[in-house]
Amino acid sequence: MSVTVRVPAKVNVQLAVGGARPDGFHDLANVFLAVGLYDEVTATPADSLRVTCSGPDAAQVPLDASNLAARAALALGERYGVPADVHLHIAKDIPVAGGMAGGSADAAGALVACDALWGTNASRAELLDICAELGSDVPFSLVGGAALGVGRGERLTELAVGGTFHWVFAVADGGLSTPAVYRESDRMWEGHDVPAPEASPALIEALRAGDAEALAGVLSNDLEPAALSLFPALESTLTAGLDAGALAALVSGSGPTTAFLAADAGSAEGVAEALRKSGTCRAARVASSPAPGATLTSPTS
Ligand SMILES: C[C@](O)(CO)[C@H](O)COP(=O)(O)OP(=O)(O)OC[C@H]1O[C@@H](n2ccc(N)nc2=O)[C@H](O)[C@@H]1O
Ligand SMILES: Nc1ncnc2c1ncn2[C@@H]1O[C@H](COP(=O)(O)OP(=O)(O)OP(=O)(O)O)[C@@H](O)[C@H]1O
Repeated sequence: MSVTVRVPAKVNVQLAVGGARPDGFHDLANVFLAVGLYDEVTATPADSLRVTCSGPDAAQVPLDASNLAARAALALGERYGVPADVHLHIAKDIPVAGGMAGGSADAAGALVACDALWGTNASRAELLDICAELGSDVPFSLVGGAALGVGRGERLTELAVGGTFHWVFAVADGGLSTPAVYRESDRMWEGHDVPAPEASPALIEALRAGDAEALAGVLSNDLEPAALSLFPALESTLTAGLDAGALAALVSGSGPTTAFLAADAGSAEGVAEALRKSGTCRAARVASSPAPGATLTSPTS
């Protein structure tokens, strides 16, 4: 028997970053929105823990114990006293090291898949607890939809989304390390007081109303200056998408993927085509929001 779980990517429609904490993390007001680009994780019983990966970016994904999906299986197994003898196959469609929480998606997917395969029947609260141990973005990959994450981003409050948002994601040539982007942001703030992070009421209202124009006016990412400082070529990608008619453009999370909000599906296709022709990115993908969190798609026997 195998179990397959589908998990979405995310874009941060607001990422407010506070000062560095003693534990090295930053307090956030992090408004996550799940987007319809998915990884699929399939769990099959095996003699020992093994990870494989397919997809265009598969070569960049570690297959050893550092893989977040493997870490998730081990964490669940440890908690329930089940040996993590499982083959995890990741069908990867989410850009790797792109600021779209691909590894986090695989962790949430592996957790839900192993829970079903092993019959451990963990409660939602227990799953969220394990997710938070695995990484700050992992709880949101489980939940999907839209949510405000506080603390280091792991403490979630779900948010209402009143319509479909159309996005284009420009995949950059190369990746950015999330800790390096936070470090660069700290460096850029050196000598200044960092304001406490606060969620924007106008942004939460734009999501609730499903109003793309209003959302376009309030999108913000405090990590964008740091991502641009480390990856200056992204400026020309942002400009190319705006010139092609996107309502707004921003760096997705820690980057280097850039995200463009479009007025409708047709406009998104046009922006994607223009980005592909611009030569400022490796690929341009169209996707809509919100998307569901980790979802079991095939318990096959
Ligand atoms: C940039 C975002 O993707 C926005 O959602 C997240 O904040 C990053 O989440 P993530 O990749 O799940 O991050 P984690 O695996 O928890 O942490 C990786 C590293 O990112 C930095 N980090 C992460 C989250 C946070 N609130 N403050 C941080 O400073 C720390 O250097 C940490 O060691
Ligand atoms: N299952 C996985 N898929 C992709 N990368 C993984 C995975 N497990 C571990 N990694 C490692 O994590 C690094 C970051 O990968 P990931 O794709 O999650 O980045 P990201 O999308 O920028 O993350 P985030 O948006 O959560 O900061 C990769 O370079 C890789 O070394």
